[in-house]
Amino acid sequence: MNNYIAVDIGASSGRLVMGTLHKDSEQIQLQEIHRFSNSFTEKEEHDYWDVDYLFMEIVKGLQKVKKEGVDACTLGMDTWAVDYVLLDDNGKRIHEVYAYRDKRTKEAPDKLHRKISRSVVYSKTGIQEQPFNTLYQLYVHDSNQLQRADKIMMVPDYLYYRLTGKLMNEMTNASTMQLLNLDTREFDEDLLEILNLRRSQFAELTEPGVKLGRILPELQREYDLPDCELIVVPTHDTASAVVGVPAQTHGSWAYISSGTWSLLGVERPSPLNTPEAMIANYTNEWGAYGTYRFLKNIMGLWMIQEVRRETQEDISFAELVELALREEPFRYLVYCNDNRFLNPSSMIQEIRNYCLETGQPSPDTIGKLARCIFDSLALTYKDSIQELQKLTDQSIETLHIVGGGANNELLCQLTADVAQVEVLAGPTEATALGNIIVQIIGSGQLHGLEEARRFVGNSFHIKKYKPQPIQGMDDITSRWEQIKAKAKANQPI
Ligand SMILES: Nc1ncnc2c1ncn2[C@@H]1O[C@H](COP(=O)(O)OP(=O)(O)OP(=O)(O)O)[C@@H](O)[C@H]1O
Ligand SMILES: C[C@H](O)[C@H](O)[C@@H](O)C(=O)CO
Ligand SMILES: [Mg+2]
Repeated sequence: MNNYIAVDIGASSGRLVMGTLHKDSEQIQLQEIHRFSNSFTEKEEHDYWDVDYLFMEIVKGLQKVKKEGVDACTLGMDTWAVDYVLLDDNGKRIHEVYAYRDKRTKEAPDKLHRKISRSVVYSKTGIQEQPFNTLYQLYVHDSNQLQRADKIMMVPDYLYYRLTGKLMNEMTNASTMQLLNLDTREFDEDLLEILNLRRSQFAELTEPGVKLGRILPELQREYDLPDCELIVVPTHDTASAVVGVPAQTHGSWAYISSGTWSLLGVERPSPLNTPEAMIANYTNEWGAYGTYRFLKNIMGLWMIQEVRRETQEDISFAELVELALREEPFRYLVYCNDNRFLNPSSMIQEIRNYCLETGQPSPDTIGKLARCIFDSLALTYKDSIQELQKLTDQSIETLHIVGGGANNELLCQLTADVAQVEVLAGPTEATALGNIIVQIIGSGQLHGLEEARRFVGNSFHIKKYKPQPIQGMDDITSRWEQIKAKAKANQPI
């Protein structure tokens, strides 16, 4: 069989992609079968995902696969991280699925760390502190519901369960819970005790590549679906994206999985959970094939997504880049990883306030706001790459940018110029590709990551951005440092 189906659901969009392997030309071909939007909605002052809508979009996509004449395939599913579903002992959802940007966890880290220090948690888990990590979400979740929970599944685990009836916690996404112990590679007993949870409330930790089972016959009949064998893939979308990075060299490359978030990091054979890494807030999310994703969350294209949503104009991301290109470079700068940008009521107003508070003029047009975001992301990337090289004692010569952000030519060139690193942009659908690669390797058709990444490099246009000198870069850097310092001290320049 040569039909590999990836369901990849990000925070802003989902897609169902069919991959076919062509060993003669050493290529993997992708065909997008179904695309749908995704977003969280506010109900009674909380933010939730609509997992029933997402499940039906998966069904619609599989029906389209059948209509393409595919009666049998393998299937893997990945989504964003940290969010979870509580199941009762009948396998029914106890509560709607909270979206990680919900404000309920704002104070959770400080409250939890009165019971166990940040340094002890980081030494155990190596996971960056983000207020929305599952650890903090569970800490503030209604305790009665938690006690009723027979199983705690991550969102993609739940989607696998809905299709197969099989329970599992896939490892790469489970690591984003900030509950897994790096030494034991199991749930950390001290952290479960603090949450008053039992190990039995979680399923078996499962490696990517495992064959989980087939779609339930009743679902296949009810919806006229193809006969799919579900393969466990790296169900954290970033873990699949890293698999899909077309890296051809050893050691000197880093990646940005550029979508709603920008996940900037390297692939390591071992974790790096040093005190210095904790201070820099780098994370050690588990990767496929025993690797670790030593990376940092950067606010990412969420910022431009929100500006676009607020303008309510029918303007494409490509048009926003065109508007930004007309603006003066580096005129407006914001430190993207300031938590004020995590889920503001108005991103436009938040950016303008930040600029005014740091003695800058207010970016008063959409073009100026877009330019501010792209310039600021490039400078934040540069900061993170410098930190990364220092922490890992590894020089970064090539930066692979994958995901939707690979289409943003302005941001790719800005990143190359500001960070003075060669940027290789693409593939856009690296996540779905990585998902499919793990299915192909699991089927024995490819031998491992190195061979698969060579096939990726043969299959997709990878655009090269060589670093160009920026006039006045010293002044820009000096202003950037001043602005960050003033924002931190919350005093206008
Ligand atoms: N043609 C384009 N020009 C400029 N930017 C683009 C273009 N196409 C996509 N993008 C950028 O890519 C982003 C979406 O990236 P992507 O599709 O990887 O995200 P996702 O998979 O939906 O979400 P997640 O990051 O949660 O996985 C958009 O927000 C936009 O900023
Ligand atoms: C909430 C997580 O940090 C987020 O899902 C991140 O891992 C990501 O954007 C994956 O697409
Ligand atoms: Mg994505």
